[in-house]
Amino acid sequence: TRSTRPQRLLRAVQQKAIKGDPQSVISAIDYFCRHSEWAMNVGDEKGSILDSVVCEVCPTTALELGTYCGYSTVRIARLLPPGTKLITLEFNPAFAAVARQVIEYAGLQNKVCLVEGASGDLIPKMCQMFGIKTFDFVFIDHWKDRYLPDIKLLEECQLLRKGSILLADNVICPGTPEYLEYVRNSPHYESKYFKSHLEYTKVEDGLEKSVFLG
Ligand SMILES: CCc1ncnc2c1ncn2[C@@H]1O[C@H](/C=C/CNC(=O)c2cc(-c3ccc(F)cc3)cc(O)c2O)[C@@H](O)[C@H]1O
Ligand SMILES: [Mg+2]
Repeated sequence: TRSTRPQRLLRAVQQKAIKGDPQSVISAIDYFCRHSEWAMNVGDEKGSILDSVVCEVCPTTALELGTYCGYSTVRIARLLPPGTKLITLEFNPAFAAVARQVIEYAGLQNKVCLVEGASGDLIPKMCQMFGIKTFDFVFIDHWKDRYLPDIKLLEECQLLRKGSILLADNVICPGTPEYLEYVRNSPHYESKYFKSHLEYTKVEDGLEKSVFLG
């Protein structure tokens, strides 16, 4: 049977990147998506905004919603100091299988914990599964209609603390109107929009950075 796009993306990593070198894995995926097949990775332009926010926050606990092929997982994990953990949630087993191999190829498997399942089921288990009290940083990039219910769930589970940073992809394209309206109007968040472009295109998109105020 025909290979899937994530499998072809993984093959491009295995053929073009250097094992144990996260930057070469990132470059191999960006090259593949620009010159062979577009894929919904955060990409290099929004990815450098992601990098700067991660470096500014220096999270000791980080969560990613929606692993897909592991591109942003590698971008985040490569910047984390030893001893910190990035937990990434992915409910599609085929995508999770590809992501595990991409993360391992980058040599970052010790900094990443990929959990298979739906975010709505897993978020309430973060404390019992990992002893996590609160997240310093959350990258949101899964189904766009799940952004709002999932941050409300993070609030309910008391997994956010004063100063926790949420960074959401695609707030313009495909768009997350309910989420944006909430974080921009809620007294519990201070929000800022980082204008950019949809990965590998000239279409406008951007990231929304929101600080939880408690
Ligand atoms: C149930 C909760 C839940 N729990 C756990 N994992 C979950 C989950 N819900 C989803 N997943 C996984 O996350 C990933 C989905 C990501 C969804 N992302 C976009 O749709 C998107 C689209 C465009 C775009 C497409 C076409 C265009 F024309 C323009 C833009 C650009 C982008 O950057 C985009 O992120 C997959 O791995 C899902 O298996
Ligand atoms: Mg995205």
